[in-house]
Order: sequence, then structure tokens, then C-alpha cells
Amino acid sequence: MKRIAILGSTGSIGTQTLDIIQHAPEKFQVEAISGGYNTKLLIEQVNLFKPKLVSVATKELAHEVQLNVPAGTKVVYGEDGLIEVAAATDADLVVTALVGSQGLKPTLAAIDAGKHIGLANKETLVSAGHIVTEAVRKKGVAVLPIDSEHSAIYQCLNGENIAQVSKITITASGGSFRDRTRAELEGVTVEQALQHPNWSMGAKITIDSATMVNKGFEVIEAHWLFDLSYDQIDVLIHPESVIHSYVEFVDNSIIAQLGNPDMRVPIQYALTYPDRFVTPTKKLDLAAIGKLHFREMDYTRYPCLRMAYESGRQGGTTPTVFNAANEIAVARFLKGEITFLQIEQVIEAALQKHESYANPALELIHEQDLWARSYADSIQF
Ligand SMILES: NC(=O)C1=CN([C@@H]2O[C@H](COP(=O)(O)OP(=O)(O)OC[C@H]3O[C@@H](n4cnc5c(N)ncnc54)[C@H](OP(=O)(O)O)[C@@H]3O)[C@@H](O)[C@H]2O)C=CC1
Ligand SMILES: CC(=O)[C@@H](O)[C@H](O)COP(=O)(O)O
Ligand SMILES: [Mn+2]
Repeated sequence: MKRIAILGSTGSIGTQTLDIIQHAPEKFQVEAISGGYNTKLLIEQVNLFKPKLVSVATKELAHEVQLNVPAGTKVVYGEDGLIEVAAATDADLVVTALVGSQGLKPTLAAIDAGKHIGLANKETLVSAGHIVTEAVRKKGVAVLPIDSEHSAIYQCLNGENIAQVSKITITASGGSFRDRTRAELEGVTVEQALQHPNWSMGAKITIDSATMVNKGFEVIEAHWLFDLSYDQIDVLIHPESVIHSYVEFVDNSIIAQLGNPDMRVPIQYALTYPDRFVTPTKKLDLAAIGKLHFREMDYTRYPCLRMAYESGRQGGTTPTVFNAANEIAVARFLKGEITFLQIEQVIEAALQKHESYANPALELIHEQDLWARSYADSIQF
């Protein structure tokens, strides 16, 4: 039986992880879970899965949860609570499904405690990839990607020699505005931006997908996960999201991974790697689909992807700032403070203002993350 802890159990990835666990209860024991503010769902989850430990965002919410869960359940809160869920149980694998760079410290705590990681929280690798990679190397834990493209590449690389990979291609749906020109992005609404064509996901990643920041994050994530140079990582628009990504080898052979867009497939793979089991997901019917489409990436249409490559190549604190400025810009867009096209302007302004530091320690990452947040918040249009 595998013992699991989930950071962010009330979110899109978190609930789908519990859904998979519920379909194979004999395989899993849920040791600990964390939510933020959705205590109603969190209490339901605690009563169903009976974890020993649960964390919420604040002390007041912890009090509310404590009154509504089985006696003996330990309820903690805040950043320390997340760190406890990540590290202080008998879990073998920690699923990191928090949103944003707030996932960094709990992820590092889990690695330091020798836990394997089911990684959904890509912002952690974008913000501090070199620190996470070094911690993983030191402790010898596995990082099993949950992000669909990285799970695809991980599967394509099974048993292969990474030195014989010429490049990987990450597919991109194009997001909610994939059929609009840049001029047609003027005045788009939050509601429109939240309509992803293929995936049902949390609000922040859905906006990241529309700006192509998500694909930029995935390029940086792939650089760290697979130890590939940025020249070896391509992005291709594939509106159907059926080919989740592919790997090209030196002999020009290509291996791709396909499936319906359903995150429960990569989640299942990360939970029990290298085993697979029957899940409630649908079979892919290529005959019914008939045709798959592909378009070359246009970096003028999607400047955030260009900025992501530049940030990744620059390294140091630059990707930290790219991520933090984006987090604030997306939050401001969702609150109606700035327009969709101003998201990229906020990121660009923060990157221009920022002075990059090479090989930063965790304290400097934290400092630059805070600086970028405050700067991105101060920009007025
Ligand atoms: N959704 C998807 O299909 C995919 C997501 N990812 C990545 O996975 C990660 C999670 O995404 P997703 O599940 O969509 O995000 P959601 O917004 O759906 O979920 C985020 C989770 O984080 C919790 N949380 C938010 N703020 C806090 C806080 N201050 N303290 C404690 N917990 C907090 C939320 O709790 P609550 O809701 O209770 O407040 C929720 O459990 C992201 O990094 C995303 O990029 C990657 C590939 C696909
Ligand atoms: C499901 C998943 O992995 C998301 O990261 C997805 O890739 C978003 O779709 P886009 O291709 O539109 O960014
Ligand atoms: Mn993805």
C-alpha cells in the first residue's frame, strides 16, 4: 500500500488525485492533505479519506475544521502547516498541487525528508529549479511529473538513453484565445479567458495557458526535469491536446504519448510508477477524431513564451522574477484591475527593471520573489 500526502487537495489536481485514489482504495493510504480556504470540501475529504494530518490557510479555519473531523485528526495551518503535511508523516510520495511559488518551501521540506515527489506545482521548478534539482540529487528521491506534457516525455524516455535525445517537443493547445489575432485580444474578459478549449483546470493555470506563460513554465520545467538545454526544447501548437508531447532521437525516430485530455492519466502514472492500473478515464478513439492539427509557434503572437525562453536561458533570479511578476499580473487581471494584454506588460517591465543574480541561494530567491511581487503590484496603466 502506497502512503500519499497531497498539498492542495481541494484544487483541480488535488481533487483528481483523490478521485484516482478512490478508484483503487486497496493501493493507497492518504496520510495527510492540505487545503487553503475551501474548508467545506476539505472537511468532506478528511471524513472520507481519514488522513492523520490536515492543514488549512489560517488559524481560524483550522479551528473550524477541527470541530468537524474525526477526533484524533491533527489540524495545522499556514506555511508551517504545509511543511508539516509535506514532511512530517509516513508518506512515501507527496503530490505537490499547490498553485504558485508558495509550493517551493513545502516541496523542499518533502525532499529533505526523503519523500518522492509527484510534481504538479511547476512554479516551484521555475522559481528555483537549481535548488530543487540539487536537493533531489542529494537525497536521491524521484520526481514524477504530473504535468501532462512532462508525464508524456517521461513515458517516452522510459528505457531510453537521454544522451541520444536530439530534442523534445512540448505541445500547446493555444489556450482560450488560440484563434484570435493580437488585435482581437483588446478588451477580452476574464470570463472568456477562463474558457480553456480542452482542459478543466484552476483559474491561474487557465490564464497562464491563454498568455502562453504556461508553456514557458513548461519549457523551464522540462529543462530541469530532463537535464536538456533550451535549444533542445521546442513548442508546437496542437489544438486538440491529444499528442501530449514527443521526443525525437538522434536517428530521427520520434516517440510520442497520446491520450484524451484527462489529468487523471498522468496523475495515476505518477502515483504508482512504473505500474499502471484501470481508471475511469475514456479510451482515445483516433478514428472518431479523424484528423490532428499542428501550427508553428508564433513568438510575436505569444511574447510571454519568448520571455520565458530568455528568462530560462539567463537563469539565476530571472525565472524567479518572471514567475512572481506573472503571479501578481494574473491575480490583478482576475480582480479586473488590469487587462489581458497588460499581463505581459507587467512581466516585461519587471524583467527589465530586475538585476539578475547568478546561482542564488534560497534567501535571495525569496527576496527577489518578494521584490518582483511588490514591483508588479505597483505598476499603473
Ligand atoms: N489543473 C490542472 O489540470 C493542471 C495543473 N498544473 C499545476 O498544478 C498546480 C495546481 O493547479 P490547480 O490544481 O489547477 O490549482 P487550483 O487553483 O485548482 O488549486 C490550488 C490549491 O492550492 C490551495 N491553495 C491556494 N492558496 C493557498 C494558500 N494560501 N494556502 C494553502 N493552500 C492554498 C487551494 O486551496 P483552496 O482551494 O482550498 O483555497 C487548492 O487546494 C499549479 O502549479 C498548476 O500549474 C499542472 C498541470 C495541469
Ligand atoms: C493539462 C496540462 O498539463 C496543462 O498544463 C495544459 O498543458 C494546459 O494547456 P495548454 O497547452 O493550453 O497550456
Ligand atoms: Mn501542462
